[in-house]
Amino acid sequence: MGIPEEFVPRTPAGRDGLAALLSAPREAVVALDFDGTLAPIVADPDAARAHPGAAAALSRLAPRLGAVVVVTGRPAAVAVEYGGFAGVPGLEHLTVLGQYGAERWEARTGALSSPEPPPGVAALRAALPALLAAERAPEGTWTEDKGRALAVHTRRTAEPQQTLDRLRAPLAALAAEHGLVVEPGRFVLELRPPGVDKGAALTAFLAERSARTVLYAGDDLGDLAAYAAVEERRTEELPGLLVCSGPTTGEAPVRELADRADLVVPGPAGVVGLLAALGAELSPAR
Ligand SMILES: O=P(O)(O)OC[C@H]1O[C@H](O[C@H]2O[C@H](CO)[C@@H](O)[C@H](O)[C@H]2O)[C@H](O)[C@@H](O)[C@@H]1O
Repeated sequence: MGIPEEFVPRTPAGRDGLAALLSAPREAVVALDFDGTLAPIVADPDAARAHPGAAAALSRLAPRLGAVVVVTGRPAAVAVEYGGFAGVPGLEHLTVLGQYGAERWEARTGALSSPEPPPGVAALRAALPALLAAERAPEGTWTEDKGRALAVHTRRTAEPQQTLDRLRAPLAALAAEHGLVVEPGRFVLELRPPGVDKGAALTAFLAERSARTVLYAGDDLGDLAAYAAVEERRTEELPGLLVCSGPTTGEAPVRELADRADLVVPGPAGVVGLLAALGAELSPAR
């Protein structure tokens, strides 16, 4: 049967990663970002849901692999809810690493581990509205409270990029005052605790599972740390495939991610197509 041409990586390293995954799937980890990768980007973050084909594609693929893990900036419980990942046959061993790896949910037990946020987050929560007012943040600016982080979204303002650029420095200063850092993303500036990122989360997960190969798919700046982790593992002879979920909303792609990817697919529909193609290729019934 073979993998369709549209999912064949453009780089030799990516083709090695794909070949390793297909030849020894039980030793492979497939790691996926959530927003923009499994879930189409929408204007209201609370309305984001996994692509309708995601659960089916994952549930066919996951039992053939060493592990599937979702690595997201969302709180783990929110990704589980919006992804519809709980109780899905085939996804009994799914892991979700939330808040850039600070939180963890296991489908096998339903257990969620979520450490207490550092005190700076509560102080930030109290100070942020005044700062946004002082900076005359325009209508449509919206703050998402993630418990251990606060994300200021500009997608619903009249000028999302200009608003983001204008708020960047004052939000960075406020974050620093409270011992926090700014994580930039697609029309969002997230103020969160330092010390975790998707690269460290992915590296620890690969070690835990003794992975011999990895596929990582992402769409945003927060995924660059995971890309770096895969690139680092490649220097240690662990093959890896980097997938970029390209934007389908008319906004510019995250250039650095697209440039470093072995394979660029058109948004979550493309990611689901890739997962379905891998599932079909690895399925004994083919
Ligand atoms: O690591 P991810 O799973 O990609 O999460 C990153 C952030 O995604 C969410 O914001 C993004 O998606 C929204 C819904 O499509 C969109 O409206 C927003 O413009 C995007 O930035 C989420 O709201 C954040 O909490 C995540 O950190």
